[in-house]
Formats: sequence, C-alpha cells, structure tokens
Amino acid sequence: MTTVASIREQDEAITVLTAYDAATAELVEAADIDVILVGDSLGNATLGYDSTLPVTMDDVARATDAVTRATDDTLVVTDLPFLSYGVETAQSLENAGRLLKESGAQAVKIESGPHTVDLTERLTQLGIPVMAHLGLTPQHVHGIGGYTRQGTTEERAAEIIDLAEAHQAAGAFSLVLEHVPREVGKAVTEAVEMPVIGIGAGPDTDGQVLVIDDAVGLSASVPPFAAAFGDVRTEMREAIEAYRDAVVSGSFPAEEHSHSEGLDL
Ligand SMILES: Nc1nc(=O)c2c([nH]1)NC[C@@H]1CN(c3ccc(C(=O)N[C@@H](CCC(=O)O)C(=O)O)cc3)CN21
Ligand SMILES: CC(C)C(=O)C(=O)O
Ligand SMILES: [Mg+2]
Repeated sequence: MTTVASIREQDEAITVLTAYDAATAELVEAADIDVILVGDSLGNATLGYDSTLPVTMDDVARATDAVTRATDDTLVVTDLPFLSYGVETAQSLENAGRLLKESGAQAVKIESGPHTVDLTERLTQLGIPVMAHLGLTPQHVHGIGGYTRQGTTEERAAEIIDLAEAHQAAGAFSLVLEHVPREVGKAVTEAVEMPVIGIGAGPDTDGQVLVIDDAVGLSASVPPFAAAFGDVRTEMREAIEAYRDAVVSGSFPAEEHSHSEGLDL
C-alpha cells in the first residue's frame, strides 16, 4: 500500500511508471511499482499527438477512471493537462478536484514554475496533494524550442533548486525532475526533504519514473534518457503477423475454437 504519506518515508528507491488503461495498470500494480502516473504523455503514447499540448481534462480523467478501477493499493497521481490550470484559480481547483472526486486519483502533478507556487499551496490546503514537476516541462515545448536538457548552467540550476524549495514550502509532497544534468539531480535531491523522482536526472534522486511504452519497449522512438527493459514492440508485431497468417492460411480458427450444435441447416 503506497500513499502520499508513505512515499515521503520510504527508504527504498521509489518506482514510478505511467499507465493509461486498466490492463496496463493491473500489470504495473502486480509488479509492485509504488506509484502510477497517469501522465499527459498519453497524448504521445496512446493518442498519436506529437506533443502533450492537445491533451484534455476528459482524456486524463477517462484514463484515470480506468487505472483506478484496475488498482487497489498503488498511489495514483494524474497530470493536470496544458491550460487546465493556471488560467483561472477556480477552474484550476475544479479540474484538480475532479480527478480526486470523480476519477479516484490521490494526487495531481503540475508542471511547475514561479507561477504555480500559490496554486500548489491552495490545492494542498484544500486536500489535493500536489506533485511538482521541474527541469524539462514538456507543456513548454514551444517556449523552450524543443525537448532539450534544462538546468545546464549554474544560474539555471540554482533557479531549479530555488523553485524546488518554494514548492516544498508551498506543500508539494514530491517532485518530478526531468532531463537535467546528474549533478542537478543530486543537488535538488539534497536541497529538499520531499522525495525527488527523476527522469533523465541521473542516479542520485530518490526514485525514477519512465513512460510505460518506453520502459517495455513499445515506443517507436524514446528520449535519450529512457531505457527499454523489454521488446513488446517486436512481440506485438510478431503476434499480429502470426494472426494474419493463420487467418489467411485457414489454420485459425481451429477445431478447439469452433463449436457445433449439430444443427441441420
Ligand atoms: N514516450 C514518451 N516518453 C517521454 O519520456 C515523454 C513523452 N513520451 N512525451 C512527453 C515528454 C517528451 N519527452 C522528451 C522527448 C524527447 C526528448 C529528446 O529527444 N531530447 C533530445 C533532443 C532535444 C531537441 O533538440 O529537441 C535531447 O538530446 O535532449 C526528451 C524528452 C519526455 N516525455
Ligand atoms: C514523464 C512523466 C514525468 C510525465 O510527466 C508524463 O508521463 O506525462
Ligand atoms: Mg506529463
């Protein structure tokens, strides 16, 4: 059983994977992963977009519904999608609240910056735990000009450390740190008490997160910091081709897949 409270106390490295559907969530929970992130990366991974910007509240709510139906004791955190927060406070609170009230998430993740400190405090006060997200924030792809490594100068690294501290002070229970030099991963982890979950942030954070499609080897291409621990893409392609061949050759359906009532037709 992992909760917002228990991962703050966990000594062992914290394991996080994304999931967007019930079948995958069930497997992730069975493998004893601590946290499922219903990431807005579902836009790339399952909806075919080339960024996370088109992802809607309905998209993440529907995916969270599926994940929470399929799991019992895994901490489920859902990304607030692009512009579902930060435009109007009331709308930000309603959108975050919807994920807890209607979809069963236990926390939300927000791509963070100087503009999200107050929102993080307000959500936390209202009982909506917040995971902050610093370093590469993919919802800023157009402002950044690509998915480039962040915090690559001492000044930029210091800004990330300051923002991590500000979000911790605002009540964030954890922080995702994406695509930064390993020394920034280490420095941020040392600067804050809350668990830091790295993705492309080196080996010295309190845990790691990957997109499930990348981790199992389903994605056609992966970020430079991701690793595939399986080859689901090849497995699926071979199974699909074998199905096609079996139908065309007539070997499927076989005797055991066919039923007769002995009807005289
Ligand atoms: N499947 C998947 N995995 C992810 O980790 C992921 C997503 N989707 N979608 C949302 C973001 C996008 N991410 C990415 C995507 C690409 C790079 C990447 O290729 N970076 C290169 C090129 C940077 C550039 O010039 O644009 C690099 O060297 O940093 C990094 C992170 C991480 N997130
Ligand atoms: C990669 C993680 C951190 C994320 O934000 C996502 O999956 O959307
Ligand atoms: Mg995300």
